[in-house]
Amino acid sequence: MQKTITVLPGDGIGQEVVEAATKVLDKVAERYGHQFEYRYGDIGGTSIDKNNDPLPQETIDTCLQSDGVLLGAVGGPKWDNLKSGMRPEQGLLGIRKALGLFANLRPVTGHESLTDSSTLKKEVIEGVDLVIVRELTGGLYFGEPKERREIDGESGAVDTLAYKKSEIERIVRQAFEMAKVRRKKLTSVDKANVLETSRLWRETVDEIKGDYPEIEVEHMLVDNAAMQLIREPKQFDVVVTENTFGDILSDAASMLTGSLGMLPSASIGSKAPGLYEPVHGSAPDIAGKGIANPLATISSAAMMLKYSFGMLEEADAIDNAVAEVLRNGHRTGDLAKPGEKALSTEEMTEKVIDALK
Ligand SMILES: NC(=O)C1=CN([C@@H]2O[C@H](COP(=O)(O)OP(=O)(O)OC[C@H]3O[C@@H](n4cnc5c(N)ncnc54)[C@H](O)[C@@H]3O)[C@@H](O)[C@H]2O)C=CC1
Ligand SMILES: CC(C)CC(=O)C(=O)O
Ligand SMILES: [Mg+2]
Repeated sequence: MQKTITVLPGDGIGQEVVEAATKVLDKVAERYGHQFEYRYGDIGGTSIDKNNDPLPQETIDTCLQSDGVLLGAVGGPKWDNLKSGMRPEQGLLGIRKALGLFANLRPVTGHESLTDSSTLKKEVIEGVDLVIVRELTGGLYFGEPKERREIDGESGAVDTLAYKKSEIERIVRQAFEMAKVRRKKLTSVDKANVLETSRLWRETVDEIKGDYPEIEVEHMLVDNAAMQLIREPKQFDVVVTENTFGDILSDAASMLTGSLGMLPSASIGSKAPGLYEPVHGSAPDIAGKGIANPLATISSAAMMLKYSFGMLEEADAIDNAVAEVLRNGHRTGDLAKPGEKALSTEEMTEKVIDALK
């Protein structure tokens, strides 16, 4: 098969982990007789530097003309206080909106061999297998107004949390569909005790659940959900939640796998190509050192093969290669225990490529 992939490395370790993932994709192409053509685009801080724009129209057009988008990460202190007010993160939010990517699937899969890399107890995290279905184009990050203004005579700031019912319906249906092909349990996470958007969310879940009688549905308040994810993560199968809660809960859940550098994601919509990116950010503290864990991005590339290209065997091959490398004890610094050898990004990538042979 011939596929065109838009690659948006972005900032910081985004550049490093995306390079790793394309090397793995090259190996998959060679082994299975596919052709992957990469088109590189600018996004985030590096794009502000180059184009004075965190998301040039050209990047959006390139994405729209491709079969899948692979993204690294955006952001970094260099761009935190620009006089222009531009932010790298506007590029990320902008591309999600422009491609209509309302559903962000964040699988959290525990690797048996990593249970001792985690700070959590082995018996708690062993066998963890859940997916967070995060609403991605609504809620607080997009609500208007979003501004500085005077409140009660002093300086203040306003963000707006708003959801249309149709936005809730489509993400909730997506989550039910996912639960149908998994262990048939859906946990809807909200803050319905205080937020009106959450009360609408809960009502909508309750309306839709009639269409899915085989799915066990529970509602959970987000503060409790944060605690339950750490206390007893195996109670969860599919977790559906709004944008901000999903963002925060998934970083917390990453520790069930040993590191934030392990969590991949797929962002999908109804029309445009899917976008695949690690859950982590640009990690300025380790950027440029060649030590970032590339596995989240490599696993995101596997999700692209599965969801956008229908290449199930190829996706499994990557997942199995990652599992094998970890079973064989290979670790980047974020996963290595004190005294254990830590591989560089490049070395880890080579191990995955070798395991694909
Ligand atoms: N999707 C995206 O593009 C995201 C961008 N960001 C941006 O990234 C910048 C940094 O944000 P932080 O809060 O530091 O979050 P971060 O996710 O970049 O890093 C948090 C911690 O995890 C570590 N880490 C992250 N990925 C890793 C990997 N692959 N291997 C090893 N260690 C890894 C980092 O070194 C750091 O200690 C900010 O500008 C933020 O806005 C943050 C989250 C997501
Ligand atoms: C700009 C942020 C919303 C990025 C982020 O933290 C995420 O999507 O997980
Ligand atoms: Mg996040």
